Amino acid sequence: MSPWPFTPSQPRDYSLPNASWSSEMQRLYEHYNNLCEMETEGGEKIKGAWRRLPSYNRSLKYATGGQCLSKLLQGKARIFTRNIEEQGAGFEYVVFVNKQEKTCVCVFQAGHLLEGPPGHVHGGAIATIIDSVTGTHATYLSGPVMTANLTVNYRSPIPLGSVVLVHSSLDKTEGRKTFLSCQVTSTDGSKMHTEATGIACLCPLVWATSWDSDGQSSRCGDGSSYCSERTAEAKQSPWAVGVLFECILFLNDQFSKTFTSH
Ligand SMILES: CCCCCCCC(=O)SCCNC(=O)CCNC(=O)[C@H](O)C(C)(C)COP(=O)(O)OP(=O)(O)OC[C@H]1O[C@@H](n2cnc3c(N)ncnc32)[C@H](O)[C@@H]1OP(=O)(O)O
Repeated sequence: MSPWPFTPSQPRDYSLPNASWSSEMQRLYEHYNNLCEMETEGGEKIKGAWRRLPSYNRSLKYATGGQCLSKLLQGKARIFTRNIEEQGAGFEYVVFVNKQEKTCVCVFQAGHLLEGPPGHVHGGAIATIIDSVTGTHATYLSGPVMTANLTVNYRSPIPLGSVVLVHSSLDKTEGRKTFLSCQVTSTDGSKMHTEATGIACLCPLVWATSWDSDGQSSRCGDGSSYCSERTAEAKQSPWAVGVLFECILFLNDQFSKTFTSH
């Protein structure tokens, strides 16, 4: 048995194209993917403003060891939006973030298992993709967060199998809270399907550690936090950010129990 609780094999990245993607989904993927890399006049490839975020069906996929880890990670758990193995049947999506503009866009193709009203997407599935996109966006901007509030207005139904764009933008940050707005539109932007606002709250333990020993806040005040700077390197790796997130939730729980039982 490996002394390290994680197998070295790479998990599947669900944000990459597969055979179920429609030509519109593929076209939009290529459009945003091309914005991730620019070519200078000298022909040199440089990073563009956009970045594709990889996506897995677990933050930690192959954890097997340690009583604490096993309890914490629950081997059969899967990320809700990535738990249907059949390609194209559930949530097919890819998320791109623009670091400079602090915006995020998700290209989303809704599969037949997401039906609500006949031939159209279930409202809960729409809220789910919005929560995932705003949650991912807030995590990218501020560090590990939980959704504290999500307010959704459904404007027009989304046909099953269609491709839509989920746009998330940062409204403001205030203390531990990241305020986001989200719109789900047709791919040409002519039709508004859903509008939402959300508040993501930085996990308490992260917040507690974002104060210097002299009691001064180390936050930048520009939407990026001390935490996100500290974890910037970890964010490069979904494995590392997964470990970090899971550990923070666990420690947070212990922290709360300790301080509420005395
Ligand atoms: C890779 C895929 C990413 C997917 C991302 C998916 C994201 C999710 O779905 S998370 C799951 C759903 N969310 C949850 O289960 C969260 C449950 N709630 C909680 O755990 C807690 O209420 C939590 C962490 C949000 C805040 O609790 P706590 O840390 O005790 O902070 P608390 O002091 O109550 O509130 C902190 C601030 O948020 C505000 N706040 C808390 N809840 C709300 C709310 N519902 N609406 C508005 N503001 C709120 C408080 O007023 C407070 O503001 P201020 O700092 O200005 O006084």
